[in-house]
Amino acid sequence: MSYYALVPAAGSGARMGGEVPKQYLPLLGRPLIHHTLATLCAVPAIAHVFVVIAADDGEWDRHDWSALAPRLTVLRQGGATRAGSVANGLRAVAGRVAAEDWMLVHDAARACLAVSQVEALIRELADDPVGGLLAVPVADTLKRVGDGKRVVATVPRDQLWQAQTPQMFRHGPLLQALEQCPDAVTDEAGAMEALGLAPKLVAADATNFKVTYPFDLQLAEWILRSRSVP
Ligand SMILES: Nc1ccn([C@@H]2O[C@H](COP(=O)(O)OP(=O)(O)OP(=O)(O)O)[C@@H](O)[C@H]2O)c(=O)n1
Ligand SMILES: C[C@](O)(CO)[C@H](O)COP(=O)(O)O
Repeated sequence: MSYYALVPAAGSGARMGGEVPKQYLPLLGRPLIHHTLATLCAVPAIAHVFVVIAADDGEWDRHDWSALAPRLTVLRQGGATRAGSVANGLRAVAGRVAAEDWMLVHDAARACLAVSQVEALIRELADDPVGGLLAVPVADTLKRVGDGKRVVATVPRDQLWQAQTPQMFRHGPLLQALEQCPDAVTDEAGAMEALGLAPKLVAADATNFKVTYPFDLQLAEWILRSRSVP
């Protein structure tokens, strides 16, 4: 049984704005996604990293990936949704990955992931019957909004966590779950839950956040500099 990483990177970054998809925006002198992929390639337990880009991605070939090459394969199999990109990627690697092998699905946009966080996920879930994901407990009071941006309720947060990635599930069950789920599912755990399974949460921290809006790039740079990333 082996561990593989699958990185959905076929999004357009609409909430970031601009012409260049956010995964290719410069971060400490490299495309943002280079940090993500380098971290996953640095995890000894991960046998290989697959990255799923859009079929018409015009940015990938403009960058140098040679430092990661032995452990990285690019798949031009992006889909219309994140779930579609992940399912396409899982199908594309089915001949190379066994059904019982673990797939760590990680957002390209979570560029501040630390090797130690990946290793904590693997350590916690290696013998788990279902799999699970990195997550953090909700720290803010949550409001449900109604018309006119008026609060209609305060949502009890004592059992609410924010899902992150990697999300770690076995290849066979995960592909089956995604194929049975509508594209609207927003993470791999949601597809597994739809089958009645209960993924396990592994506590991470806010540094593993998803770069989504313009200010997030500055936050990501600060976090990486604080780890003295070259
Ligand atoms: N059709 C899609 C949509 C998203 N993603 C990937 O899924 C991750 C998380 O999605 P998100 O942060 O929403 O990225 P975008 O869809 O690019 O952002 P936006 O929603 O602002 O357009 C990203 O690494 C993105 O590249 C993907 O592979 N295929
Ligand atoms: C997978 C994810 O990062 C978990 O929080 C999140 O669901 C991705 O959502 P997005 O809208 O595709 O960024």
